[in-house]
Amino acid sequence: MPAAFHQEDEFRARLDAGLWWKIFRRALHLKRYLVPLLISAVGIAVCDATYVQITRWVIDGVARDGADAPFTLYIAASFGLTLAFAVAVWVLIETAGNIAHRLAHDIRRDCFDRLLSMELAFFDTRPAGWLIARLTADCNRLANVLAWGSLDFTWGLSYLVLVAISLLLMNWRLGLLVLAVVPLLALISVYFQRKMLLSAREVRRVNSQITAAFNESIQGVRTTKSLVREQANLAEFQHLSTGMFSAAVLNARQNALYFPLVTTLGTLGAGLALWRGGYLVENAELSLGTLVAFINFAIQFFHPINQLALKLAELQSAQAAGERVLGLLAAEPAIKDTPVVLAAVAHASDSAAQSKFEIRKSKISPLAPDGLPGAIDRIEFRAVSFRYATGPTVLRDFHLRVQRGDTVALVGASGGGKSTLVSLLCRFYEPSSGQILVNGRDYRERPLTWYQSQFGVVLQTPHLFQGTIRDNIRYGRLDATDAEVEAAARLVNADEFIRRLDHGYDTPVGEGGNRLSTGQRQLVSFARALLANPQVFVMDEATSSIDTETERLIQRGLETMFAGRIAFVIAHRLSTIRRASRILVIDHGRIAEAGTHDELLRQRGHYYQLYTGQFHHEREAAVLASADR
Ligand SMILES: Nc1ncnc2c1ncn2[C@@H]1O[C@H](COP(=O)(O)OP(=O)(O)OP(=O)(O)O)[C@@H](O)[C@H]1O
Repeated sequence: MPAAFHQEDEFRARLDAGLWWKIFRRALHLKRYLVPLLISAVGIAVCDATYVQITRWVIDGVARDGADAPFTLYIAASFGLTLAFAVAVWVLIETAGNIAHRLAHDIRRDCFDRLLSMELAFFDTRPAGWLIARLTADCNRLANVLAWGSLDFTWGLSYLVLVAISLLLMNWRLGLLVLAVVPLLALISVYFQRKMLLSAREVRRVNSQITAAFNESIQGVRTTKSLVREQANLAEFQHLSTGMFSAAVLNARQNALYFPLVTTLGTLGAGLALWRGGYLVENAELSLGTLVAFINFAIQFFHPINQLALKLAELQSAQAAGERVLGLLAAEPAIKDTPVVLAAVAHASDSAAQSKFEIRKSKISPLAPDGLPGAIDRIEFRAVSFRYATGPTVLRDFHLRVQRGDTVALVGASGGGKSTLVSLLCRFYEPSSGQILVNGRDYRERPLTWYQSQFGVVLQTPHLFQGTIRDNIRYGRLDATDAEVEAAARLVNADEFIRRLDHGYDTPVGEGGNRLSTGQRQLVSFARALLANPQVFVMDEATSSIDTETERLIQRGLETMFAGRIAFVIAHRLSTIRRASRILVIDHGRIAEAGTHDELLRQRGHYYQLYTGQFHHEREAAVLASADR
């Protein structure tokens, strides 16, 4: 795994405003929620500042008028303010939650959409776990930072501004004195919030390593004991545990230092206000209520500054997630339609041709979306060479020509390049040099979606999705009726075993199809492939042993599937190989031998050795079975 994929949580010291603006722009269409959110954040700041002013007003009123002070008015004002505060908090939580969820949903959907459009090579270089983390943790994190961050920033800034204005308006000299502690407070807050965030993250990181170590040790306890690795495991664990201890202690120490420091600074501001303000009150230059307001504001200053510093640290720490998500959203598929193909499709869509093309309809469309014939009669590999992004050349100067009706069996030693060949054929990858021609035209000059929709691919361990057998077959063509689903199953001989199951076609297949045997899964995937009525079949035969009954069903199913189509089979079974119109022995990315079963046996070359070695037992079993009959 490339090292870059491990650096999930690096803390960016510099805030990239451009990046955050790009992400924030994605939230702009949520104006319906964003505007009330920002208004309510400002509203709460106004309420906070007004509370202090009301207290001032009450104190001055009582000092001036005594029992004649308008207490009903004070109570009404306090009550009104509390009500306004409650409404603002409600709007704020409602809208921030809404924005966070909607944003996460939008970003996740766009990322997933982008992922699906990427070619296989993209997935070769990015581990599945890494991609899943982008779609889950990163998307949620960005959405939360944006929604709650906008809220806290707006509140913090508005409150700070309101307090500063109030102080300066009440008494600008005293105001300036109290405000003098703000820069120091801000510096300390920014410094500590960063440090605390980093140490808290370290605690989480080591904690997850400890959980993984517990899990591994408990699951692998037999191996540990049999290899007498207890002491070594304990030493490794001790190391992790010490790491966690140090990080946790550091975090606690930072917390212990930060909060007394900022509250002391707040109190220092209040002290300054009291010292100068008390003197002014004594000289009747300042009312008692104003002095109390000064003290209250000075003590509360810490909250918005703390919030702003915290959100700043969170933005910095989420920046890496932002870069990764934006990077994913900006990724361009390497395999896609060229402008020429797009123009041809656009041109054809103006004519009647387009209306005749519909992906996965049961009949082959006479015309493809680019206006060219929709039937695939001939496929040719012309001087194809290929290498993956990493590693040596896998296919070298490969030539092959197949016609409709041909069944090509690919055999050969592991790593020879059989799967690579069919991946190129399906255009999951494109040749590094040379061409693959469809009816004589480079397949890169034909629409990608149309081309791939003409393929039915059955993998060695076919993947079935959670759901019933019927759902899984219908996945081949979503608009197929029940009758069509069952007809496809009958054609490939899957119907027989399906009907024997407790709930027939409505039997759930379990996660990944684990309630069915490999052979049964293959039969279901044959039916699924056949339902889509592809023109080219690609199949990787299961290597695991399949009972003779299922084997018989599969062979008959294959005959139906391959009739009148082009078929490529990475063949492991003798019966398939014998039936193939051509057998290719692939060795080190080249065709070592080609011919029919009998021709190749006569040559006494690679195939002969393979046959007498790998297929020997199978042949003997077949002979014995026929002798028994
Ligand atoms: N995604 C990939 N990235 C890099 N190299 C790959 C990739 N897939 C296959 N290879 C390499 O390409 C070579 C051919 O592999 P391929 O899977 O095509 O052989 P194969 O004949 O199908 O083997 P098997 O019968 O074991 O499936 C091997 O050396 C393999 O390591």
